Amino acid sequence: MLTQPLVEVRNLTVDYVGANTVSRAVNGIDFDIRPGEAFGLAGESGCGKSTVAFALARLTRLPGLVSGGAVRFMGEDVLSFSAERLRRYRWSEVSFVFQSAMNALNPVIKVSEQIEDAILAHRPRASRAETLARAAELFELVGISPRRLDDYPHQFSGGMRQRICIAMALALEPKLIIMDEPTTALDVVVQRDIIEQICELKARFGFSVLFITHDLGLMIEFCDRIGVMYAGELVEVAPASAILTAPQHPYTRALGRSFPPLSGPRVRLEGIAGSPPSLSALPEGCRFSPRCGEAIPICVRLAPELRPTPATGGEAACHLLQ
Ligand SMILES: Nc1ncnc2c1ncn2[C@@H]1O[C@H](COP(=O)(O)OP(=O)(O)OP(=O)(O)O)[C@@H](O)[C@H]1O
Repeated sequence: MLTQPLVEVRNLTVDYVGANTVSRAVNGIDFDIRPGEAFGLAGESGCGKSTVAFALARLTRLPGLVSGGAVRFMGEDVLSFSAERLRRYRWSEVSFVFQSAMNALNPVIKVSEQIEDAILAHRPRASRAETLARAAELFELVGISPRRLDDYPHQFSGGMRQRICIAMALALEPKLIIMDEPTTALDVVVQRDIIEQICELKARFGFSVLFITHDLGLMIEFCDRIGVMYAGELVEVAPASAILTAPQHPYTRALGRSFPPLSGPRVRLEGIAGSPPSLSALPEGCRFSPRCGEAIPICVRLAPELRPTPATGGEAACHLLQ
């Protein structure tokens, strides 16, 4: 039996509105996140990954505007949530870990108080003893001694601060944690430790993750499925293992060739020739066609739609496959 997806994104469209211009940063994308799944969004800088993450959490702010489509969370229409429903949705059901832990933590308040405040904002009847016990438990979960609860953010290393942000994200036992470049600012060893810890916590508590990172290798290791975005659209969705071993879309192949392999001999990396189009000058047809070495005449005339790809059990939008 198929379980209901935790998140359903349907035909989601997000614009950035300027004085005389509208840039469509996300152009009608569809994907699901299943319960307990880590779903990654990959693609070059500016392709719209963070814009999607913000829309999913209803955090889009002007000049950004969700101009179409739907986001459903456990079947409920997130885009029409009331202020009160939204308050419960954020943190209790969906929480976030962003790149800059230093900006997320208040430098002049002890971390224990910050965690307790996050709990109290949603569980106002919790006693001091309860919130303190929960803060200590959360510290232990992310591998920091509760003896350090009374320290200030600057007394922790970058990796520990990021662990504290993960502890805060876990505080209310959300069903989805959105992680946007959660370990980018950290060195490789610390980054790997933190990702392993998130994997353990995910296995233990069963939450889903929307994971965004530029590190395709890390994403493939951590995620179950990956959506590859190009210029505001999803060009392929596939099991993570297929992204390198059986990429269906020419852009997925190009992206894979531009990253170091996870194992085996060293290979020469190839960048992707050219650069993504500006949102104000999008090409006709497939948006990747000007950079695609495999383009055929129809590619410059007609935009391909996402279609199932039997080879991976996923979907890809490419005329060569249709
Ligand atoms: N506040 C804004 N005003 C105008 N345009 C914006 C704004 N924020 C993002 N954009 C544009 O929207 C597009 C998508 O940006 P977004 O940050 O979502 O991409 P991304 O894939 O997350 O990039 P990165 O990997 O660099 O974080 C880009 O073209 C960007 O220039």
